[in-house]
Formats: sequence, C-alpha cells, structure tokens
Amino acid sequence: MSSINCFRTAKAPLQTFASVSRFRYSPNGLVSVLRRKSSPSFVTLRVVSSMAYEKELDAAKKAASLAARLCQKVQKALLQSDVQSKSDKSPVTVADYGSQAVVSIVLERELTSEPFSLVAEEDSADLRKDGSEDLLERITKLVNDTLATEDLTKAIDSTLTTDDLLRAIDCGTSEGGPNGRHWVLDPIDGTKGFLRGDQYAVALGLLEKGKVVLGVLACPNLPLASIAGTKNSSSSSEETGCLFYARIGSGTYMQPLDSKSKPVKVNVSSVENPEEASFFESFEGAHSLHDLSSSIANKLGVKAPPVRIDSQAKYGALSRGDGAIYLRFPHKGYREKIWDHVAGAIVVTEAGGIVTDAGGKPLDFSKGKYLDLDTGIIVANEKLMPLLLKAVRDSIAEQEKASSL
Ligand SMILES: Nc1ncnc2c1ncn2[C@@H]1O[C@H](COP(=O)(O)O)[C@@H](O)[C@H]1OP(=O)(O)O
Ligand SMILES: [Mg+2]
Ligand SMILES: [Mg+2]
Ligand SMILES: [Mg+2]
Repeated sequence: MSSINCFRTAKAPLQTFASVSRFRYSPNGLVSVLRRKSSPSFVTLRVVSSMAYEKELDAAKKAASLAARLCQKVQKALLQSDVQSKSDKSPVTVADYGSQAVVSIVLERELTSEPFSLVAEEDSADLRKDGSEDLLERITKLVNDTLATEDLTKAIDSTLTTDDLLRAIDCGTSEGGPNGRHWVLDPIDGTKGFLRGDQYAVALGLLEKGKVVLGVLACPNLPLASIAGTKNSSSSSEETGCLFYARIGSGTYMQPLDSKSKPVKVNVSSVENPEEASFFESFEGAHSLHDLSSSIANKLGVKAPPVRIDSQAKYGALSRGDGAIYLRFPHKGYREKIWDHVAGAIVVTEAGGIVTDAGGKPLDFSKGKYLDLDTGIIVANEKLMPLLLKAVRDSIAEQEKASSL
C-alpha cells in the first residue's frame, strides 16, 4: 500500500513526477495524484485548490438563474402555439431554446479566458426549418428581454439577432468525454412537468476530465419549505423558487432563486431506519418503472408512499433532506443522458448522499452524452445505501425470475 503524504502541495517541480494520474476528491478540494520517478510507490497529493472553480460557479449560478427567469416568464404565458414537437416526440418549448441560449451567452461572456465546450440537450435544427421564422423571432426577443434585466459583469448587448441566437443554441453541440472541461446543460429538465405547470429545473454542471466538479439546479416551482410528506409538490402555496449549488469538496447550498438572501448549507436526510424513510421517483410512469420502485420500497420496509415529482428538482429536494431515497428505473432501451444527472448528482453527493447505478457503481460521466449504467439510478445516504442495494438486487432478481417463467 503506497504511503501518501496527504495534501502537501508538491514542492518538487513537476518533471520529477513520473505521472500525474487521475484527480481525486478530498475535503480540501480537488487533488492530483503525483507519482515520483525516483520512488513511484511514494505519491504526493497536490491540492489543486480548495477555491477551485469559484468563478465558474458564480457564472453558472448567474446563467442558470437568468435562464430560469426566462422559463418562468414563458411558463406563465405559455401559449399552446409555443409547444412544438421535436422529431423525437418530446415536447419542446420556446423556453427550452431560450434557456439554452441564455446559458451559453452568459457563460461565454463571464468566462472569457478559456475555450468553451458545452454539451446541451437542444440544437437549432428545428429552428432552421422553413416556417420557423416567427418562432425564432419570438425566442430572440425573449432572450434579449431577459438579458436586459441582468447587470452582467461584461455588458451584453441585448440586441441579439436571430443568427446570434442560433449560434448560441448551437454552442451546445460538444460531445463531452474524458478529457478537458465541458459544461453540461439541460435547459429545461422535465419538459413535461414544465408544460403541466409542475416541477422542472434548469440543470447546469461542469465536468473536468470526466469528473463532475460543480453543479447548479434552478428549480422555479420548488417550494423553499420542505416537501417531505407531500405526494408531489405542485399543491403548495408557499414561497417557491430554489437555487441549489455545489462545488467539489465544498458542500451543497440552497438559496431562494430570486433573491440575494443568504444561502444555507444543506445535508441529505440522516434517516437510518428504512421504515422512517420516504422515496422520490419520476412523476411520469413512462420515465421510470413505478412497480419496480414500489417492490424495492416494500422490501426495504419503507412505509411512506412515493413522492412523485418531475425533473432533477428531486435531487435538490433530496440534498436538503426532504426525502431519503431516489429510485429511477427507465424502461428497457432508454439511454440516460448526462445532462439529466450531472448537476443533480453533485448537488446530492456534496450534501453527503451517494448516487450510483443499480449495481452500486458510481455514475460515469466521461463517456460522452450518454450514461451507460446498470438498470437504473439509486440515491440514498451512507446508512441506507447498503440496505437499498440489497433490496434492489433482490427485487430485480425476483422480477427476472418471474418474467422467465
Ligand atoms: N422514456 C424516458 N425514460 C426516462 N427518462 C426520460 C424518458 N423520456 C424523457 N426522459 C427524460 O427524463 C427527464 C425527466 O425526468 P423525470 O421523469 O424525473 O421528470 C427529462 O430529462 C426527460 O427528458 P426531457 O428533458 O426531454 O423532458
Ligand atoms: Mg427534452
Ligand atoms: Mg432532461
Ligand atoms: Mg430537457
């Protein structure tokens, strides 16, 4: 077992190190593991910096909050004509495109010093088709109006043309992968929840060499107060609008979306007894096998009914302890996209939670746009995770046996 002199900043110049292997996370921030040529078994961990990604996080919070403001405006005035179906049949709205344009414009302007790579869900193909001119004009106006409401550090001329808009949307065509730095965006996660007037999220994360280093979730319809014990969260009349954010090694915070009031540090539920736990799952049965989740919950001894809400707002609610478990088992053949989980995953893990696939493996965001995982995604705190993994294994084995009879 190689001895590691922890967290000493490497004194020797880099060339004396044989390799700088993968990054590791530590309470002090991101560290790189350096192996000396002279004694490869002796490694030095170098704290990259506990203040790493500070300016990126500030830019991401600004971008996601502004995009959420645009979405709120559209959701309020949602006209049926704004809904057009993309070739993949999922409803797409003016807000999806507008949100993606706002995020890429703000990130590019706030972070001018580095190459900008964005993996995002939407692209401009449908907007470039004949007959989309009116829609394009409306989205451009919406984006200009939204940008004009914000005093961004680098003044953004809020007179974008439709070509500027198309370029901004198409910034999101990166494939991601294991090298370099990639922003990952779902401009509206939970489009169906958005259209239904329920939960949705603007979800923005940052990958560095395939690892998530920061995440922001803007959840305009999520109540600031806990939704524990509710069946879903649309009925609440309290103040809504939450911004969750997390940076590697620095914990998870939540603040009201529309105010500068002080953020509060949040932690996942500390429940250890599954009988006292509650679990979250997709509102849409088409997105997750509800019968499998309920068989797992029964096996685990969970008494409370599931809380079914749309989007990564679930990760936000879990990070502040509104529930203890999240179960997501997409139907066979569906491939999860990284933009549906990058931001939510770090918001939960930095709040003390664990996010794995059904086999207990951490999610691997380094393989491009898709998450190739075993069966589904499960989330719990450290105490419940071993029990949950066993219940998942047993339930899946039972279902496979039943289907083979
Ligand atoms: N068949 C599917 N299975 C799993 N997730 C899906 C499916 N279809 C769409 N999604 C995505 O699930 C996410 C919503 O998760 P939830 O079900 O928890 O609300 C959305 O990103 C949605 O995509 P989209 O962003 O296009 O709406
Ligand atoms: Mg979509
Ligand atoms: Mg999504
Ligand atoms: Mg989406």
